[in-house]
Amino acid sequence: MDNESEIPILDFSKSSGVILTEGSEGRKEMSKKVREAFENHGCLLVKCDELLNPLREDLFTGLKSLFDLPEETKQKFFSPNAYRGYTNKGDEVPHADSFGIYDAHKPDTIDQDFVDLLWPQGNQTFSKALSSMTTKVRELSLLILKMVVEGFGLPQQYNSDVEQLNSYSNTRLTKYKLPENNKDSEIALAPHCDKATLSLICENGVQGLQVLSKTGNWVDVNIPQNGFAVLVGDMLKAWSNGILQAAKHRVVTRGDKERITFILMAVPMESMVIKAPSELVDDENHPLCYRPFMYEEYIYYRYSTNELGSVEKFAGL
Ligand SMILES: O=C(O)CCC(=O)C(=O)O
Ligand SMILES: [Fe+2]
Repeated sequence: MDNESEIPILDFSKSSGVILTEGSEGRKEMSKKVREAFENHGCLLVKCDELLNPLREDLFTGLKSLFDLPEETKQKFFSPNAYRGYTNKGDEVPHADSFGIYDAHKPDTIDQDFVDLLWPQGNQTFSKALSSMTTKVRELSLLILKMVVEGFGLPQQYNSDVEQLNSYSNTRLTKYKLPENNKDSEIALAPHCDKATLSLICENGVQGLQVLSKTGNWVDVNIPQNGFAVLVGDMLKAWSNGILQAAKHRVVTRGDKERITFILMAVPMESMVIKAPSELVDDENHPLCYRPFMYEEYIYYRYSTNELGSVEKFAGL
């Protein structure tokens, strides 16, 4: 693999000795690395304590039993809302079973709206693991977004922008099917960029995620066991005036072990106006790439057009 395609790994774990408290030298240096990784690759890998056992084990054991439930039980988690509910035959993900959940950081919501529906006798271990994981990953996502502000050397006032970019979280739990009929590999999820702000992905040890490098090669993403792949989505790209890249990615399945993933997508609040900081716009090197727009308008555009609703078409200048 050429160096250019190598995805940076940043170690946020306490055992690495790095101190990431606000104002520390360690944080300043790491923030620069975050910005550079997002500018050059649209993604990075992060090692962190959020995924230490027993949380990781409880989460993936619970996910395995979730996907092993009978089909008719899983279908009880139906929702008319986009990205919510159970699907086993989505147009976008034909080779996977997937659950989309809003607000999975709230233990009561998780129990009432999701876990108790599937396990009438309850499943406390799983529901606790899911809500603590979502809570921790939401915090991690905000930390990374604040590091973007710092990495650009922007004034602290922009922390409120990134808080708005991180207003909601959609959790997606996915199990990919094995390649069909003796095929060595299969594209289980077609190439795309995520539409929201940031996606944080962890997996059950079975790899499959690939990102497209600048040189046009698909690069395997080896997500560390105690870590996440972090991908820039269209909204963060637009907010950064196109300086940060949105990672184009896909999922390829191989072998005989099923890939299970937990993904948290950070989503802006509907009323947020996505507008690049003036510090990131200059006529010579970085002319304004997108007109300012309200996130809600963009969502409306996406669902009212049959196209995939690219932000370029919607707001590109
Ligand atoms: O499962 C993965 O590794 C990535 C899934 C993904 O890209 C998505 O759900 O948008
Ligand atoms: Fe994605």
